Amino acid sequence: MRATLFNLERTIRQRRQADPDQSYVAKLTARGRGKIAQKLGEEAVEMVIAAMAADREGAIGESADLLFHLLVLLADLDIALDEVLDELDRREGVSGIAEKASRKGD
Ligand SMILES: N=c1c2ncn([C@@H]3O[C@H](COP(=O)(O)OP(=O)(O)OP(=O)(O)O)[C@@H](O)[C@H]3O)c2ncn1[C@@H]1O[C@H](COP(=O)(O)O)[C@@H](O)[C@H]1O
Repeated sequence: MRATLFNLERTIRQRRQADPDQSYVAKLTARGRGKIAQKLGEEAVEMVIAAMAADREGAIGESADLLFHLLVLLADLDIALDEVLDELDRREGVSGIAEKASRKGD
């Protein structure tokens, strides 16, 4: 999972300056952060619709679109995927500590 997303992150960063006629990433990037954010929002709504319809295949495809557009927006913000994954790891650590504490009855 990490390798796939890291490879895609690298490709997206390389494609940002490509010819917009040849590259979807370059075309979307050239349209500005607002447009990238809008696309991410649209993909999120499409994911919600697929989930509520219990459309398993659709949800897989929409999840891929969602992750892809999230990476495009993160690249535009110059936020590395690593920073997001580190935040998730930090939260896992925090909830792990809370879980252990509750098991001990603290
Ligand atoms: N993973 C993806 C990926 N997922 C979705 N998409 C594109 O995202 C778009 C979303 O579809 P929509 O119909 O919602 O949008 P649209 O009609 O094309 O655009 P709008 O006019 O609505 O803005 C489609 O054009 C898809 O092709 C992707 N485009 C590229 N990638 C990856 O990004 C890499 C770089 O791509 P290029 O920048 O095209 O070289 C590729 O190697 C792929 O691995």
